[in-house]
Amino acid sequence: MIIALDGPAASGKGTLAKKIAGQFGLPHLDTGLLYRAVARGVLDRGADPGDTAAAAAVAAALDVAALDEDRLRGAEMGEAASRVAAIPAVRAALFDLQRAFAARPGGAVLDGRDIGTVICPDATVKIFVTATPEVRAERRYRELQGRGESIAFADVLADIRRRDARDSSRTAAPLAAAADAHLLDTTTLDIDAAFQTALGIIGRR
Ligand SMILES: Nc1ncnc2c1ncn2[C@@H]1O[C@H](COP(=O)(O)OP(=O)(O)OP(=O)(O)O)[C@@H](O)[C@H]1O
Ligand SMILES: Nc1ccn([C@@H]2O[C@H](COP(=O)(O)O)[C@@H](O)[C@H]2O)c(=O)n1
Repeated sequence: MIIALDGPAASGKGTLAKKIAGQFGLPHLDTGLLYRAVARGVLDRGADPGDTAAAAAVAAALDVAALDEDRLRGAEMGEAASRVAAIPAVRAALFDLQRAFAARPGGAVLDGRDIGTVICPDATVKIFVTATPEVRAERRYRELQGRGESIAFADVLADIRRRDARDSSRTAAPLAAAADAHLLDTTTLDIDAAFQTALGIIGRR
């Protein structure tokens, strides 16, 4: 069983993906971490995230086993990741490893922006997770505060809006719901209610 979760920034798809993977005993890949790791590698080289050659080289050499989630989770890396993710050569370099992960025996859970549309168009279940930008920003703001990052709420909201706009408007694998995805709006749902709704969708497949 392959379960694909997509959606805009901080919609809760990663939280749901982890819980769904735990429920069904499936491996989980947070594909956003791949783009964050490429962005980190580009910045570590002293290059700009818009530098196509540098980003493609980092993506081609990415060691997935060495991803350090704590180092990749901050707001600055989300923005840089969104910029490298718009580069077709970066997406091409990360394609096979995502496909291979999804093809594991027994299946997998993947979350990102293009899982249902590009990486796993034949996924067993596709869920497109949304929430209003304000609610997503509030959740992300609280999360960043919890991590000790000092950032204003207005900046978190602006980052989310900017990233969503860039991710949705790029030509390479833009953020979009697959035609056969189930929409899950978590605006008024807490984590458990969203999880139960997702389990209902999966159960009806
Ligand atoms: N339904 C919910 N109610 C309240 N808080 C939530 C809900 N879902 C997720 N959260 C919280 O919102 C924050 C963002 O969630 P999460 O990281 O799962 O989003 P995401 O869509 O994977 O984000 P990104 O695309 O930026 O990686 C987290 O702090 C998480 O605990
Ligand atoms: N399948 C994906 C996943 C992510 N991206 C890009 O990476 C940025 C960071 O992702 P998070 O999920 O960790 O927030 C995101 O803004 C996208 O630009 C992607 O393009 N495709």
